[in-house]
Amino acid sequence: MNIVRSTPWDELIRNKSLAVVLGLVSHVLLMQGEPDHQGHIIFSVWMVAFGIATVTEYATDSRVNGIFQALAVSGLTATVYFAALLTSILLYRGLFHRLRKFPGPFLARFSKFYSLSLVLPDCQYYFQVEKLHEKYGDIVRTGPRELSIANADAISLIHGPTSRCTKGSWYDNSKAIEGSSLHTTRDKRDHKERRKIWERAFNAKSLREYEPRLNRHGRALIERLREHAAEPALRISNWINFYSFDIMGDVGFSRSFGMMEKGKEDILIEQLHKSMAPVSLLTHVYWPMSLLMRTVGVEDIMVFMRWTSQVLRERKKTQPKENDVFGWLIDPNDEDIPLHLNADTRLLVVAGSDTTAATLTWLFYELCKNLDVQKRLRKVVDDLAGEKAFLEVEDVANCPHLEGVINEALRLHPAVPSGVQRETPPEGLVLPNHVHIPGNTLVWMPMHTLQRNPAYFPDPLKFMPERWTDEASSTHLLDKRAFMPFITGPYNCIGQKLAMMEMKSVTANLVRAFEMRFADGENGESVEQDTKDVFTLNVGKLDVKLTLRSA
Ligand code: HEM
Repeated sequence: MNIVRSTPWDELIRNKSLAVVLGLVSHVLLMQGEPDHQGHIIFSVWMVAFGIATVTEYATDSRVNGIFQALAVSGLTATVYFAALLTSILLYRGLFHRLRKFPGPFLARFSKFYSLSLVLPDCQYYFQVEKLHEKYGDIVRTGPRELSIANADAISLIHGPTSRCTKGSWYDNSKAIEGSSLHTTRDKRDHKERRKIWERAFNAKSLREYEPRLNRHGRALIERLREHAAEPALRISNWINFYSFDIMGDVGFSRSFGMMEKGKEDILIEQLHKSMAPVSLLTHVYWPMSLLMRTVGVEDIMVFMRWTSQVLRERKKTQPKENDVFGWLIDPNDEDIPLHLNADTRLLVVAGSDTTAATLTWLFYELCKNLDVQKRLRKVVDDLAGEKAFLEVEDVANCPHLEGVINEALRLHPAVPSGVQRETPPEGLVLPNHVHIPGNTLVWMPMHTLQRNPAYFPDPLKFMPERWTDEASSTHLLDKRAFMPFITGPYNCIGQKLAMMEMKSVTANLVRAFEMRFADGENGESVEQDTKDVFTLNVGKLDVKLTLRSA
């Protein structure tokens, strides 16, 4: 076959100056808007352009003999293009960026891959951030356009009710697949309207209606623990997990996962946890992940979505005897289940279960480590219980010492340890110490660091429930603002009261029924070392020995 060859096209493809200009123009274009989650589109455009250049070169350049030579020519031009693009990005981020005056690790200013290097291999980024704050101070540049701010004075500006900050692009991670949940929607108006509906499911009246379910599951847990109490090592972290998921299924859509009964993790929850694994990485580098989420990461989410659609469809057809959360969220007039309700179901199960389970596991770890604290708590609970063998949710509603124990677990081991992402408004923010945070900066307030700061909580590593009661608040609780395990402001945790009800009920009944210590061979090391931050905490295993109390 005779191919027509023309010079202007191949000259264009071989033109290195043009490649440099295109590299610089691409950088300017990438800086517009938010390319964070467009990795798959950008990658496709590059591949198509490269393909067209190679075929054109092959078809129009009489100097090339065969496709490999054409590939070499377009490959060289692509290398020049990417070198120009990369040089431009690195120079801009390193020398001219609006965040250049903020201190931080040298490499962090160039790429979020630096943070990824801190995440791997143990997924305990929050400890690394703490070290960065020790070295660089309250404000650290942790990425090209990202700051970590560990200063209680900044909380109301970033998270408060009148804050002009919005949720950052992190929240769009799985939007393409499952839409936005109440938690991940970034549109303030959409959030406000949806939150109004959710609030009905979590107001005082609704919470009272959930109490019988909580009591039933609390009794079931203590019963199962009694059955296993003779074992030399009982994996309490598993049982707490079973309990919190069963409750969320039941309170959420009247369908317990039955994990306490089976004594093992439901296959769906296993799948759900697997689908969250990429999240710890997504927190840092989104654009390659947008490719992964559309390929390998998507199947686990899809499995869970198929399940949620089915559960919600079935839930819609029934009228449970007791009210549940989705009774408020499902619109009986809707023909189908809207996409965002799938996301809301996943939100409810994850946000409501993993967080509570993680906090309780840490709390029991602390009670084993600090036997004197356990003893004192038992005395308080015994006094409260009188003759009762089991304390119902309302029996423990007002017990400052018990609350102090839970607050200490939430303070030392926040379930969302790295904090949450916000983006500053275009005009930026001026902190009370007059530091200006430029506009469109991604900011994180690291809870783990804030809540262990001796300026706010003297003797910060000491597990001290009295910090939260009259006994020691004046000396050991110097700035309560820095305690924000549930975040504050319009996006705060809607389930915090329910979480406190669950945690108080389980903790009080556990110390009432048993004495607990680390099992032989256990020293809490696994909890400390194997806990992984995948947005919420995936806590390592904890084995305890329970001794049934005779009372
Ligand atoms: C110890 C237990 C818990 C902790 C530490 C916790 C923590 C948090 C935090 C820090 C946020 C803010 C997330 C963000 O802005 O990105 C949040 C939001 C949320 N939490 Fe919780 N949570 C807990 C339990 C629960 C429970 C039991 C439920 C449900 C029953 C729940 C439902 C939610 C929901 C729906 C949101 C999104 C609220 C919104 O964006 O308006 N959480 N939680």
